[in-house]
Amino acid sequence: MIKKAKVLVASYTIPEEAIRILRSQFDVRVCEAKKDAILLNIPGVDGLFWSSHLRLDDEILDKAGPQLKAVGVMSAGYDHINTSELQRRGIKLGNTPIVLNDAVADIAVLLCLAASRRIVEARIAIEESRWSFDNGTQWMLGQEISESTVGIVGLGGVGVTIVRRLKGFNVNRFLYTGHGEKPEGATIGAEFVGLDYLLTNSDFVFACVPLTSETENMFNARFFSLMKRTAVFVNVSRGATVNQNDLIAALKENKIFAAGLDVMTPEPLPSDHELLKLPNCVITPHLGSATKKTRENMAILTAKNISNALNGTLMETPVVW
Ligand SMILES: O=C(O)[C@H](O)CO
Repeated sequence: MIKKAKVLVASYTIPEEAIRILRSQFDVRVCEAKKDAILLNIPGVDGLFWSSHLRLDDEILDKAGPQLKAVGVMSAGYDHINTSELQRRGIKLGNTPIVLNDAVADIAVLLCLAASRRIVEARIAIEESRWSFDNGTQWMLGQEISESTVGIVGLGGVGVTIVRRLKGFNVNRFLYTGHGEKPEGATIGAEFVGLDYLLTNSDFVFACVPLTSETENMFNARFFSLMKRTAVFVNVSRGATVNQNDLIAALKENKIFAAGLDVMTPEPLPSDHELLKLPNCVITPHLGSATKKTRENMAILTAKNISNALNGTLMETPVVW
């Protein structure tokens, strides 16, 4: 009898279809997405389904053993994975880009609108009985997307999808910056510019870069000081791309108009965190890809990546191969 390869799914909340794909070929074990449980269940597995933002460290890889050949992360970002260590150990890695572009772009647009139109602040004003006709015509004024300039830092799949969505908002100019001009920039009518030009000219700045040693802390005091005082900053990438103290200072001193954040440091954010006290900051708890459809597609893609690698073929969306 041929022994089936073993796969550990480190989460109890993976959509059934993904588990079904794995179970149809492999010996599947499921455990809690906690380090203790993972360390207990990982010895001897050939494939690993990693759905949390928990760091996949050397202790876990050592405990797995040398037969571990494939890791599928159920996220587009893989900053919590040491890719060179996986490469060194001959372990293949796949992630889940593309399938989440729509959902993450939706959250980006939602945050942009909520921050620019002061939705959370306005709702709190109602609850605190501060909505009064005495407020006059200049109360709770926001910024408009119509005829604005939108700047995208990092024109990947999410950035492109944000631009496509905002086309319906009568935006005047789309700018983007990054390592170089991209063919999709021309397709969507976005102009490639330098970072400083983008910051000084944009009314809305979207952070869509992956977290790397190059992008860590890139949204800092200098960055915010170049933005317009009326501009809105939206982050759907990773919290660590932002120097959060600098952002808090910029929001407090009204150096920028507002921020909309789906990602921050730390996550989960403590309920008494300073960011939550800022009236001009709208926060969602890392919900970018959190729709039923997208999470299901991400889980299925992760299962297929693991299955492909264990069957000796290229993952659908490989990072290390
Ligand atoms: O990297 C990802 O997949 C997103 O941040 C999840 O929401």
